Amino acid sequence: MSSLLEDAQRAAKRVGLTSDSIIINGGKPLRGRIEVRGAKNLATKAMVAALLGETPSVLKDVPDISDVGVVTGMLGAYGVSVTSTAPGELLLDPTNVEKAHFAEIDALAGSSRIPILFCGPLLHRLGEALIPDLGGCRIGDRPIDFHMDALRAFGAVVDKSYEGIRLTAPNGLKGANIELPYPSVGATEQVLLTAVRAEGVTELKNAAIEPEIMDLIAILQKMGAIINVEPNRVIFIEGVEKLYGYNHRALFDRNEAASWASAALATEGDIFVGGAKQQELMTFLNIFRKVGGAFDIHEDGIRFYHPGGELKPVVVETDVHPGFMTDWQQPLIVALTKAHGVSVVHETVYENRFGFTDALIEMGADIVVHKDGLAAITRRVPQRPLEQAAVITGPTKLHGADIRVPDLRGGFSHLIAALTAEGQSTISNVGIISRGYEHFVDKLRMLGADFIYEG
Ligand SMILES: CC(=O)N[C@H]1[C@@H](OP(=O)(O)OP(=O)(O)OC[C@H]2O[C@@H](n3ccc(=O)[nH]c3=O)[C@H](O)[C@@H]2O)O[C@H](CO)[C@@H](O)[C@@H]1O
Ligand SMILES: C=C(OP(=O)(O)O)C(=O)O
Repeated sequence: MSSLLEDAQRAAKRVGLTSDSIIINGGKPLRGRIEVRGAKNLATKAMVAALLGETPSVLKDVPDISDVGVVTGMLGAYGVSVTSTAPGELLLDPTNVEKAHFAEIDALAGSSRIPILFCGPLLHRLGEALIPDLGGCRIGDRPIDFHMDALRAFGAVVDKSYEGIRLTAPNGLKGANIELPYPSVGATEQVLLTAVRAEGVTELKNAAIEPEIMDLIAILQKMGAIINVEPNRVIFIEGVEKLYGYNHRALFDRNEAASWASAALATEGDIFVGGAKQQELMTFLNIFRKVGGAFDIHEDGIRFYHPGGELKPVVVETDVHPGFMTDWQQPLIVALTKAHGVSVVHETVYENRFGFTDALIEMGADIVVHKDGLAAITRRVPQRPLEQAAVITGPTKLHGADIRVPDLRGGFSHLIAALTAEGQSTISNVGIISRGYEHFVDKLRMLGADFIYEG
């Protein structure tokens, strides 16, 4: 059995999905209201931050997704008790942190990327960090060299004889001057979670400044940390001796919100995404409008809809914040197959993030992927060694097919493609989608999708 399939099945079981396939009858617009809760890319890191406190933390709006399950398992292995105190609310008690057993850690291998962020907090708490092999979407090499270089700069020592990742800090962790080669989200979080309790001041240059990172900084400040975000991606962190528990409501999941927005547009539907906010979605909203989508901003969410008329092609480049997020392009590309003309999506963050387009092509889309990007086109983002470009010519009619989910966002785009297609599609490996989309099967039902899922 492939490890990707194992991942998907494990992920599905964690959030109560029992079948790995969904059969969709396309052609029905999605209409109705759904809610998004806390962001996968924040809630999981906030849970790790709880490990740094002397007292328990309370996290609200935690989504019921399998990545949260992985982090709960990882915290549990280290003696942090995680209890659900109300729907979507977790009490994280780190008062009895203890060394984990190899078997407990190894059981989580390949499930998520979040365990790498346990390094700093564990080194502070226990002087040793055992981390399983990482999982997460396979959308490129996804090395962890920035993380390891940063941890070494703080004084951590990497034990290469261990099967997963083992680090120690024989002389404690000291503030460091670090410049990231690229504003990596994970490496920025690694530095923050390590520097807050390191001795002395850390200067981090070329940091990522995604909204989820700002929310993590807000959490750390609530815990007692001193962090200054300066202009030009520079962050100063003054280490403190002790941190305490926080009480925090997680930032909404802007990636999930953007995905449902694209689903509304592609299916010619009308979806009110409760909990979505304008501020963190501004870049997405501009592109959504340029393609021909309409939205109304409300206090409690955003209504996304197809206002009628033709969709228009766009040129989009994925980039670090405040650019167009790489996790937004896959669902949008389904809508672009309906646009009249040629759209270009440059993927500049990951080197292999168009695998999902194979299924769309099988369903009738006209998409050509250029492995080295397109140098000639007028662009905002400088050419990057990693980039690829997808050229989408529309409008095309999609037809049903038997397809297999390759990764989280690609999987969601397959759901949308099947919903817009003529005829029936069977999508397998849907468990992966539960890594980041809370109760997506229930939400599809609420929006009137026509499908069979035996869960
Ligand atoms: C759990 C989580 O929050 N995941 C998000 C996070 O992933 P993640 O934190 O893994 O993404 P990064 O920002 O670190 O990665 C960006 C680029 O930097 C490269 N890189 C990164 C680290 C490193 O040590 N060496 C290296 O070369 C990566 O291979 C990639 O090409 O940010 C990405 C970019 O917004 C999002 O797509 C993911 O949804
Ligand atoms: C790439 C993603 O997630 P992860 O980093 O968890 O694999 C994503 O959310 O699209």
